[in-house]
Amino acid sequence: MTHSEELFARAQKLMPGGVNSPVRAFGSVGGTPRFMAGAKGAYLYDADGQEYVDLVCSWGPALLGHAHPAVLDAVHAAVDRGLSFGASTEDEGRLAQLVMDRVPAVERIRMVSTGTEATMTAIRLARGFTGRELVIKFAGCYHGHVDSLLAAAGSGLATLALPGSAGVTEATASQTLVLPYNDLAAVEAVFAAHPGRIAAVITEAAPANMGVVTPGEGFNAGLRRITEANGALLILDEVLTGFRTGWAGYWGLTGATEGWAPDLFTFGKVIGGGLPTAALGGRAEVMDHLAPLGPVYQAGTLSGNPVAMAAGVATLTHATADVYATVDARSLELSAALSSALDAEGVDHSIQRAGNLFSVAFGTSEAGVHNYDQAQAQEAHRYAPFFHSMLDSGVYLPPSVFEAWFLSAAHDDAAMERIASALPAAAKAAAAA
Ligand SMILES: Cc1ncc(COP(=O)(O)O)c(C=O)c1O
Ligand SMILES: N[C@H](C=O)CCC(=O)O
Repeated sequence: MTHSEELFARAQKLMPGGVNSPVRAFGSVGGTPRFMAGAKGAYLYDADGQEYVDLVCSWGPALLGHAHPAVLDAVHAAVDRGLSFGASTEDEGRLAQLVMDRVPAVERIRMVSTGTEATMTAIRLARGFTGRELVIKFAGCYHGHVDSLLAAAGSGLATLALPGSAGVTEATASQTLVLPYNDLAAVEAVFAAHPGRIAAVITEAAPANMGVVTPGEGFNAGLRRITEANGALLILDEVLTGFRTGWAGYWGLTGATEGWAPDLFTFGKVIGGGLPTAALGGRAEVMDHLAPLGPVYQAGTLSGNPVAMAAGVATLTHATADVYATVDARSLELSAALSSALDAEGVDHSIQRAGNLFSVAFGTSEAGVHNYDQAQAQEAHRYAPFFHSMLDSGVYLPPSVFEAWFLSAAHDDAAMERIASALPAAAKAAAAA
């Protein structure tokens, strides 16, 4: 038995499924999840001492690479000052300012601890601000485990083929209108059918939880136009894309140049540099409806935690234009290598891309993947053998075809060569499936 196998056997007696977040359980790829003992730069080290090039990067936060020295120094210094004060600190303002410098449409920000809290609060705030009840979300988009946003959600629900979650009341579910992604006509039709009742549209800035799906030309801008015309708010969920797909997130690649901004953004992952911090921010007029100024209540014992703030400040400070240029270049290099390895084995596929995020979808070259139906219709069975072949060669991929691949600025030539040399055997395994 490997140490990971022993730990997993023990964990299954202690925690549901042996994990604290479902996608970690290797449910759709099978086999034993690797229990990790450490991480440095582009590499993960498991409990058996095996080294892996990491293409999960903690599901996004590790933009600079694991255990970046500047982030560790900032965290160590913060720890020495105390772990949590339950009171305001100067670093909260520093992190807020760093976000606003990058995303000027964020006029006010509220720090929370998880992306789920950020989207949950954004929805409550949108309802409180507009006095309306209904919310539109898109099939295949994942916004954390908020009751009202679990219908047709991506990520672990896509992996486990769950249409939604037990425990969500009919009343809650009925207030969410789920529409196909990339379909502005459907959005127009639903607004026409429910005049004056829709509080907000929430969308991933670029979906990356049904695999990656590129927002069609003008899709996000169209959502802005339709919501504005109907007195509803637009919530752009940048928990995954924020400060990863570029200096100002995915909005920076699209809205900033097209001249529109949402009412609210949600952030997570990179903003906390690997510690539990997330945020929502946006127009002051809307944000000031939050308590203590306004009637929409939100709070958190550990919100703005000083150690997490220090990690976030150090991460955003070191996430320079060079970092984004490196991650962008590595992403193009890797997706090209992946595509040619699959082509060499005759494996039909499409590379799904949004900025430097990408994923592979099997058997989809003809139409590509533009919505959740297409994502679910792919030849998903090819992913498990592909994944395990890569793992055996020392490359740690997301354990689900419905998740994005993440790179970091620490993925150097040696790491890229390890991945490139693992791809041919993995492509062969995918072809044989
Ligand atoms: C787009 C998006 N929104 C929200 C969340 C929820 O964030 P968290 O897992 O920190 O609750 C995630 C990921 O988990 C995400 O990818
Ligand atoms: N897809 C999720 C985040 O983006 C994966 C993280 C998790 O739920 O554990």
